[in-house]
Amino acid sequence: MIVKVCGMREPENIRAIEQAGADWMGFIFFPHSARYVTHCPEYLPEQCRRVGVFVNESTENILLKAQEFGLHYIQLHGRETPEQCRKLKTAGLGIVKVFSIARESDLRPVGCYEGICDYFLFDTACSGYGGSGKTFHWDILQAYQAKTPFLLSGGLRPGSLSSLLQFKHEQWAGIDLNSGFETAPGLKDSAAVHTFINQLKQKIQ
Ligand SMILES: O=C(O)c1ccccc1N[C@@H]1O[C@H](COP(=O)(O)O)[C@@H](O)[C@H]1O
Repeated sequence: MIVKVCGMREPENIRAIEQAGADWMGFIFFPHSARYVTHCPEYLPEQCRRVGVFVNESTENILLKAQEFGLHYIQLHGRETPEQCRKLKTAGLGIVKVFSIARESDLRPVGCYEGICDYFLFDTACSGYGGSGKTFHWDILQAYQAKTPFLLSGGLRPGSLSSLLQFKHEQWAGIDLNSGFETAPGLKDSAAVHTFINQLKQKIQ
């Protein structure tokens, strides 16, 4: 079970979340985000996979950030096409395409991305592009029949543990923690993250 912690920015907080056991760490390059990373932090994680989060960004700019931050994965929250995903994949990057979920019909577009993306990420549909702090009805995902593994995202917080332990899906590969574990935008509560990861991984490998 992959645990991604997203919206990271401060060097010491990055170190603490890496030590807390995060598998992946997300950096948000969307200028309107309260977690927007304006410059490369003095410390970047060496144990975690590094994920860059983008919204309708050009392939050229994504590749520049991938180079600067040594990104392993690109997480695409906007109207990015299968063709752009394919181009980024060809450049050697892992691709995580995000689908914002409010109802079953929001799963319809996934077919066009099958075989191109390494992972899907299902997040809560909201007026922005992500970071809503709200959960969606996970039972909608029982209608997901494709083969691409996915991460569950949107409003996950320490109190989500019991619901996560009840969730079942053959393609479920991980979770994505963000605002639900923050003391301030871009600043995670590393003790809460550490406890949550330990409790989750005791039950789900
Ligand atoms: O967090 C943001 O500010 C953000 C802005 C634009 C695109 C994505 C963003 N974050 C992503 O949204 C998920 C869910 O966040 P939350 O748990 O609901 O706060 C988060 O994991 C990021 O991948």
